[in-house]
Amino acid sequence: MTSTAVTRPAATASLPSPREQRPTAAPPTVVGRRVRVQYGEQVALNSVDLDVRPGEVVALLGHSGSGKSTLMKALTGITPFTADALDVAGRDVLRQTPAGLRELRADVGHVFQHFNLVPRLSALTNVLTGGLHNSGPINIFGTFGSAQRAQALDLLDRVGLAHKAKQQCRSLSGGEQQRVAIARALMQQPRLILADEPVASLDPRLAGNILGLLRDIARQEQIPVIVSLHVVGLARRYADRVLGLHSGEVVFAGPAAHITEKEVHRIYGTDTELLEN
Ligand SMILES: Nc1ncnc2c1ncn2[C@@H]1O[C@H](COP(=O)(O)OP(=O)(O)OP(=O)(O)O)[C@@H](O)[C@H]1O
Repeated sequence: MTSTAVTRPAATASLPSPREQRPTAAPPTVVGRRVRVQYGEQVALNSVDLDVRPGEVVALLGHSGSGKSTLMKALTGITPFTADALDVAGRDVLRQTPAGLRELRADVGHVFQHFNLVPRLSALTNVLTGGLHNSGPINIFGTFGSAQRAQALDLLDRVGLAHKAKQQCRSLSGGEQQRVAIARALMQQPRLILADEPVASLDPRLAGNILGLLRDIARQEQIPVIVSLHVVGLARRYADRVLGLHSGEVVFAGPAAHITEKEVHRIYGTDTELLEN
């Protein structure tokens, strides 16, 4: 079993063009074929195919327990799975050693519903911890280097929070904390961002705000985002494509704009009110 070395992209903070780019025909960052996860007797994910390209946002939709989080966990080998193929960020996840999986996880940024920040630490320090995957982040005095601090500050600026760099995260609003968490993910210089219900704790205006930011990052930095959502309207507005899961099976895969009541019904069974929320 070998792990394939990948070249990290340049630091995201210094990438030049803020111009919006559409998803490109670049090689996919994620290719999954017949991905399957079973917990005991329960099949949580069955025969899932997935392609995600740089620059695009793919929303996972599905009822609670449909397998959205399980799919994300399979992508980095956190959950045991079987598949005909699963390649993520240049690595064959099926054939990774534990060390290879650690390297893969260093290439994948995570954003969570409850932010997972350290509340008593400043926004800047929380962002700096995102760089701990990379080698030599802390000097002999136990502090971060000036280049790292500058990069973290750039990233806070990127998410509109440079002015709150020194503020403890516990005193930031929910939307601000999620922005810090996104900056922390970017500090990893990730090749993929997995956002598991990142707006479930936020009001609708902030939810749009955060999803707009993730979409901009996907476009401008060409870092694809896989995001699980519970609101169909948000997927339609902010995602390029949707994977609709029902009881672990893909029941819709296609452009977000193609989601109509019929697809909502296939994904959720009934509640068409979700379409416009
Ligand atoms: N570690 C585990 N052990 C056993 N069963 C599990 C485990 N993790 C998830 N499951 C089951 O697998 C199924 C899929 O769960 P998963 O968390 O992926 O759903 P989800 O779509 O993310 O749900 P939600 O929207 O509520 O977060 C569920 O039936 C869940 O109970």
